[in-house]
Amino acid sequence: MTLGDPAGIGPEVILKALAALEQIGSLDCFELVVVGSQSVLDKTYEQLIALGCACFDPGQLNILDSFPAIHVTPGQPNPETGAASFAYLEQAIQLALSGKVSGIVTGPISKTIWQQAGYDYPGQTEVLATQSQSQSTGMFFVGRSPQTGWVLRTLLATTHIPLAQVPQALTPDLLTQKLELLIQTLKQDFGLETPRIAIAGLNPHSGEQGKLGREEVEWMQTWLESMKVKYPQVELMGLVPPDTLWVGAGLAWWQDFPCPTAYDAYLALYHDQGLIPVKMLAFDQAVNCTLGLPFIRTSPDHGTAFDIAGRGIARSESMEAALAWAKTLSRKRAF
Ligand SMILES: NC(=O)c1ccc[n+]([C@@H]2O[C@H](COP(=O)([O-])OP(=O)(O)OC[C@H]3O[C@@H](n4cnc5c(N)ncnc54)[C@H](O)[C@@H]3O)[C@@H](O)[C@H]2O)c1
Ligand SMILES: N[C@H](C(=O)O)[C@H](O)COP(=O)(O)O
Repeated sequence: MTLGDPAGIGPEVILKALAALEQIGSLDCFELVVVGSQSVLDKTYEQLIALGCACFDPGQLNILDSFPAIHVTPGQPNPETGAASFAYLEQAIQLALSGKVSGIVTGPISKTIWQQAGYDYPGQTEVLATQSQSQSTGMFFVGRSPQTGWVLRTLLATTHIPLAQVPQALTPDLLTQKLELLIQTLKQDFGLETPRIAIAGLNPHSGEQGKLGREEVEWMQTWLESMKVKYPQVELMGLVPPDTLWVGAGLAWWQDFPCPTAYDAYLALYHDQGLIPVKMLAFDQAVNCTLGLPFIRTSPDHGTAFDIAGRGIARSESMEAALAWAKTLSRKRAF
């Protein structure tokens, strides 16, 4: 586990999540190393205890103290906290690449603070992909509904790029690569051999026959037909108008499962097309997984939440889910 930005809620949600998992008896099966700063964890623990929060004693943790001399004020990030969060991640990647750990659960970092610290990466996913020299990676979110048990699975075709660059970034090759990653993951990690996958259109109402945008008629529909031929065992639905694509997901999440209009997985074309529904439905349950790496990587779906750091009010459910999913994957996959 990496702490993320030490001025954010990463240290808090880690200690809370470990306490919650210990309470339900599911911590014994982990062999955990926390890559972070011992002083930050000790101080967070003291603060959380003073606030009456249930949290795990860092004295019982195996901590790799990779950025020891750091002074942190919760909620006040600076280039030093950015550099620390980058160092934690790099060290964890080295542990994973050398086979010493089977996976990494990352705490949240701030991309802005990384830039201020001189690290020109748009996110952790991109560092993981670059440093592991992975050719084909994907940003995938999975969360189980506490109401119905239905599982929401979403892959983003493009991730941390400006909205204006999305139409140029989307190509038949890129969509094929992402769809193939998704099909492989559904089979490998979820046992879904004949999944139903919905693919979003790009434009309002998927372009309305070219009146509201031309990507769908110019190449996306043809691409989709070729994928249907290539993957006859997969039910591919699209290009679904993005505004109604998630209606079935909402029904399945809240009340109606099995729901005929919900899919096993969703391929969203850009960051907020996929993550607005994911975070509206499943902010406390969703786990961000990086697909296509030579090791497991999961993360909570929330960010650094500097606005509430140090107050003891951060919820740890998404971090709990990230740890639990990493554990499940490490059992399923043979590394
Ligand atoms: N995996 C990651 O490292 C990751 C993920 C998302 C965002 N970020 C980064 O985090 C920074 C802040 O992003 P943001 O403000 O858009 O999103 P955010 O998730 O940090 O916060 C959004 C809102 O949700 C609240 N919130 C977030 N997590 C919470 C929790 N566990 N419990 C209770 N409330 C919580 C926050 O207080 C805030 O009001 C940005 O720099 C962004 O890039 C990092
Ligand atoms: N796009 C993700 C989200 O909004 O939750 C997050 O920023 C990803 O961050 P990583 O690079 O840590 O995967």
